[in-house]
Amino acid sequence: MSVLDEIVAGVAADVAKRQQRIPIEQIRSIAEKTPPALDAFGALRQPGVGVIAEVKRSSPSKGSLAEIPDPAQLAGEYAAGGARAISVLTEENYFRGSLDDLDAVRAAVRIPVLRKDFIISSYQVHEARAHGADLVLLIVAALEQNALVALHERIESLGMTALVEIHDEEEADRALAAGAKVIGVNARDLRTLKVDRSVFERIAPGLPADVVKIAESGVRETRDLLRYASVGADAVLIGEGLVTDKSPREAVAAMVTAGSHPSTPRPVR
Ligand SMILES: O=C(O)c1ccccc1NCC(=O)[C@H](O)[C@H](O)COP(=O)(O)O
Repeated sequence: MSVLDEIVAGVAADVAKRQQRIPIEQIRSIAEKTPPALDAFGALRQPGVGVIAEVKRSSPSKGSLAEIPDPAQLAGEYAAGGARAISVLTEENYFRGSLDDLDAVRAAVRIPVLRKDFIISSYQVHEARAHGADLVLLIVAALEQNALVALHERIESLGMTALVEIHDEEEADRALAAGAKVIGVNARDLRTLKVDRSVFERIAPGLPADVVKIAESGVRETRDLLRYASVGADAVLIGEGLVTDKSPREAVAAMVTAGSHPSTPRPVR
């Protein structure tokens, strides 16, 4: 069993428990009363290379990264540094995230917030909206095609944006077939956990010009952002590099500045 399969099995069990406590009708009704989602697609396709800053305590590849006692405060620092969106890991067993973190971050910032989790059921999509998410991650490697299509439709029908994550060309085709408008190319192979930044360089240029392209994982220095910028990234998603920095606000600001003036010309839309 790969790490991804193990994580997904744990998520399925956790979702079943939550659904026992709060039935789908109830979570749907809370989602309907939640203020409308922010325009994450619009935010991410602004000129320059944006930063999606992640609230990430732990990971299967690195173990514990940071305690983050106050995720709202960290998100505030990220926003003040110029982040375009905040990613909040809500998976509990491997990442030590939670829906409480999502609530805290939602209340703290006025920029789009991503629910970063292993989404396998529409219950989690309604839950994301009920907790104020604007963006929801869909990992192609974790989903059959019919589930990917159905979850993508559900996310859009609730006014949110789907960030559809891929790692190879076949997954890119599946994401596009599902109607993805925002695609994240993860440099991390979620089965082996190996990070290979050249994956974005290989795949991104083949994606349609009107798709928003996010480079995920492995961004530690501004030169990593610039490398992704040179092959068409609209934004980078950064976790470890920010949560382990003593000054997350300055760390985001440095990335944002680098992304505002990438030296290599960007493809024309
Ligand atoms: O980070 C992991 O070890 C990991 C393992 C298995 C599934 C997902 C995993 N991470 C999720 C992410 O994609 C990253 O949190 C995100 O892209 C930020 O990456 P980084 O900047 O390298 O922390």
